[in-house]
Amino acid sequence: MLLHFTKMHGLGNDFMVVDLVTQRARFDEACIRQLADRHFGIGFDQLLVVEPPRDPDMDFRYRIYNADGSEVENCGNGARCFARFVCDQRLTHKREIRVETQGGQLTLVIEDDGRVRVNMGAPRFAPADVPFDATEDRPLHDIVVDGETLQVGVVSMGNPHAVLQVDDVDNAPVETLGPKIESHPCFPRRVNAGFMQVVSRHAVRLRVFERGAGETLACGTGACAAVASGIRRGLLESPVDVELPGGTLTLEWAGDGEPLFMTGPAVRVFDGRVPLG
Ligand SMILES: N[C@@H](CCC[C@H](N)C(=O)O)C(=O)O
Repeated sequence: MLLHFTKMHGLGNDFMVVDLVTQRARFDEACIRQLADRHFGIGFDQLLVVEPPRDPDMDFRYRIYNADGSEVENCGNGARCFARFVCDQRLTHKREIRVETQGGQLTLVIEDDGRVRVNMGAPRFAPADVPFDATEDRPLHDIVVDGETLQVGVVSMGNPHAVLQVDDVDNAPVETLGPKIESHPCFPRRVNAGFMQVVSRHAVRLRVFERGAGETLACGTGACAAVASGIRRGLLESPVDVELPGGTLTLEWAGDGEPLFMTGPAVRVFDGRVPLG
């Protein structure tokens, strides 16, 4: 069987997007890993699968799989590409789209300039919500990596994030420390590890070592987590521009309990067909 797919990206965080509203397919972990392979497959950071909603108040359900085959709760850059995709494919005529994900419901609006603004929901900091192994909810927690104590902000954007402040993101040890934070025993479901350099009260630079995908050119939920953690710690003020290796996202957050809004681009690269067993 030949499966139609679309290759997309949000600031270089790249996706294989599949419409399972009009097609049928099943993906197991081995199949996803093979498709994600940049030498022997299509190559992507995440697979996004668009399905009919289960909840009648929603327009779609969209599922997200990391390149390692694990299914995850949320993906910020993916959400914007999902919105662009369902419009381009004429799966909806709405400009405001409501979608269910494993991490909760999202509302997405396609703006006149083609960018997508996403209501990402309220960031959560309670350790049990991340999940993170601690009893108290604090702006910073200590974790020990290779005998060194690091201070991280822990945040759930539906998916788990640890945010570490660094002086110079270009020279941050993302490749070496990233995987150790990702699989640190204090994070029972692993974690996305963000390295944030504060540039001003309205600007940060960020690199993210993503759970299940490694360092990517951009991580939307990572940007949300960094800004939420930075505002909570009194380092930042909304709106905040987040400069990632692949480009810049704009984040707005009014504070505790309020939803966080992310605005950025979503780009279609090409359409293709791939045999699926
Ligand atoms: N690239 C994403 C996040 C994708 C999921 C993440 N790797 C996880 O495992 O939680 C984004 O743009 O948010």
